[in-house]
Amino acid sequence: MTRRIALVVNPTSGKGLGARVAPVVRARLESAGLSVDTYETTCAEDVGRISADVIGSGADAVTLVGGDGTIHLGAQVLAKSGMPFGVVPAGTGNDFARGVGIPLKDPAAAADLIIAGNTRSVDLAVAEGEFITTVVAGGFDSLVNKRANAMSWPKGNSRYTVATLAELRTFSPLEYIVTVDGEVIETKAMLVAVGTGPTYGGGLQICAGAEIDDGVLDVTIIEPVSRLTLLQLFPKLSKGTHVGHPAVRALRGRSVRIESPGITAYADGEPLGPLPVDVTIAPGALTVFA
Ligand SMILES: Nc1ncnc2c1ncn2[C@@H]1O[C@H](COP(=O)(O)OP(=O)(O)OP(=O)(O)O)[C@@H](O)[C@H]1O
Repeated sequence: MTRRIALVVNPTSGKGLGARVAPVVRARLESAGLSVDTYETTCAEDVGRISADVIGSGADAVTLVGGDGTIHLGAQVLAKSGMPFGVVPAGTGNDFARGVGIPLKDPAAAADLIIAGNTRSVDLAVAEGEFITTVVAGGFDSLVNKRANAMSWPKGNSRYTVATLAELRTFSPLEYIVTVDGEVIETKAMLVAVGTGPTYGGGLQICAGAEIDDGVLDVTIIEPVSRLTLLQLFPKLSKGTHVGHPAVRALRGRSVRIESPGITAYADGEPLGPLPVDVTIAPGALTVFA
């Protein structure tokens, strides 16, 4: 029987990349004999609403074309639905796709995973009543995000570099209480991150080594370092060469509470809410073509 795929496209992802790759994906799926219904979202709410409609419509699978924000929105209804979904990375970060191993810059190759039809179950984190598909973090990075979001110039990724340098001038380590499976750690730190997958921020391996299907959360505490060392650590995060640095503490657990006064937690690249935040794990909650 012909497989029916609902292609849910965020045309704004990756500054318009979503709109550009959708026809490529559609053509690839149709050339393999799949039947494709395309739905373009017009706002954030559309992603969940359309995904929910599709789950009830008798389609065989959903495919989301977008970045981590789009996956986050779709995951809220796809989780635990049993509906397999494909991802065609079209955002700026694409950290969920990176964790699953989906090709990031080749939409046709991403579509081929849906055509092949092999799926795997992946874990989600749960915090503030939401499913989180990558990393929850709060600390120095939150302050950089907040500063960058308030800046109108420069555009693009250099805004984060400018915001990082500006934040570094005044930043001092924060007081945290981090509780991992009941073990209480009181410490000063630069930031604390909890992830199901290894990366955030477009490939920074903040939870290096995290496996997306191992049923546990990976916790990273970056302990106080000099401003210069912090600046040196960030490029290392891209390569994962920070692992083993004495200031980088790694833990694992199934429930994690992060507390630090005045700090906002970010999840899947968006503000989640002020700390404290409790994070738990929903093992195997999503079924992904991979
Ligand atoms: N038409 C739309 N459909 C869906 N979401 C939209 C739309 N317009 C704006 N948005 C907003 O776009 C946000 C970001 O989308 P997405 O994450 O897919 O792209 P990105 O920000 O370019 O990539 P990344 O999150 O990987 O860095 C969503 O969280 C949503 O709030």
